[in-house]
Amino acid sequence: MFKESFSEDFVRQYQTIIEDENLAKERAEQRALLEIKTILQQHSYNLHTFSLPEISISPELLLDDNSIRIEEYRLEAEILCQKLNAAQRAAFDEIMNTTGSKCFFLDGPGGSGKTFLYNAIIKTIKGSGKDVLAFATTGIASLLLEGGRTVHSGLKLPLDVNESSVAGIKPSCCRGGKIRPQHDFQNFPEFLKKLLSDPSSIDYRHFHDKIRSYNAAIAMASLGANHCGPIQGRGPFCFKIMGQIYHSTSNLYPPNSQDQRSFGQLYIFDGHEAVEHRLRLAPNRQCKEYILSKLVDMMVNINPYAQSFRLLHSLVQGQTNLPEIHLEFINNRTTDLRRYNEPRCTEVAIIFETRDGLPQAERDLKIYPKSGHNCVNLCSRSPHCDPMTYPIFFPNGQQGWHQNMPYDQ
Ligand SMILES: Nc1ncnc2c1ncn2[C@@H]1O[C@H](COP(=O)(O)OP(=O)(O)OP(=O)(O)O)[C@@H](O)[C@H]1O
Repeated sequence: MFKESFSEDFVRQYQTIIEDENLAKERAEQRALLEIKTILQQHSYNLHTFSLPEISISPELLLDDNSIRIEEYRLEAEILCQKLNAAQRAAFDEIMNTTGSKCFFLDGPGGSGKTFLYNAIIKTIKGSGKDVLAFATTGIASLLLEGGRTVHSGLKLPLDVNESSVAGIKPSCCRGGKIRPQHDFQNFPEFLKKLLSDPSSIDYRHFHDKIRSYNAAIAMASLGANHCGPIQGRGPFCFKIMGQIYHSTSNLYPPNSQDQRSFGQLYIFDGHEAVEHRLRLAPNRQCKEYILSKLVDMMVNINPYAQSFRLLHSLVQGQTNLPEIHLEFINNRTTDLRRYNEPRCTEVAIIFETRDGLPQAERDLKIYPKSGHNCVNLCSRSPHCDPMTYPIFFPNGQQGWHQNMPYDQ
């Protein structure tokens, strides 16, 4: 009944990029259904709940707004480029075929077609899915450029510009750059530093390609979210999630001994066995055994989180009269470990007797040797979240971002 009203906007969008009117209308209706489905899913419903038809064409054919805009730019650029005269074409080719950073100065008498050429360049770049900033010195000139702004407004320059004036653009996240989690590569083990930053290293390329697998193989926590369908089309990769992002880790042993081990549970193994267990997991099969082996050794030797899991295991093993214990990760380390020292296992975690009911304050994560649940939730605001989830970037167990992080300036 409301089909036309719901799909009206999409029909207009699709008609700009699809010539066949019926096809544009059909795609627009399917796109409207996809939008409705996404909203319904956020409330745990689906199209079927409201007797709406299912989406009948592949989601890849249903471009999102950004992809439609890119396609529009591409088509507009094509038209402009066809009209370029010889001089404009020569300038266009010279500018567009340049790789790396280079400055061009475009000059010509009034009305000779400079703005026209600028717009052809801007739309060609935008039509390839990239972005471009167009600035002009006056408001009128900026209006003639696609997405143009004045230099003062775009770069946030002071009104009275002098030799020492600088742009006032500030990053909007991390309190405008005042909060900086430290990534002091100096203190990284030499082999990891090489893998991360030395392109002449033989495994540099492979390691960068598979870095997510290597990180997951040695991580003690992972990020979870409900992935909300693919966002198709061209342009930058988009990852759309529904609801909350959460991080989780595991207790020391899986509830059932035959369950697959993950996270800190893998740190109870030594040497070759530790690597073998990881390589058996499907996502790690493309990892090279000797790199993984070095990473696991590194974790066991310098990472306080891995050492904490091992310490708990060694206490639990072979002790018949041991009271019930658990591991608690300390939330508020007294010294700012980003600057002064690398944390030791005892500065990161404490082992408590479970029955004692010892103070819970300042501790946000408890690991039991074994419990009915394998999954333990980890607060996203916790300083343990980054080092446990991304150990490749926090090999020494440095604190990650947390809500009490001091400002740098
Ligand atoms: N290749 C072209 N094909 C069709 N029209 C063109 C072409 N190049 C320029 N024009 C038209 O010529 C007019 C003047 O061009 P344009 O505004 O780009 O010149 P300009 O060099 O930027 O001028 P000014 O220096 O005065 O700002 C505009 O109406 C523009 O649309």
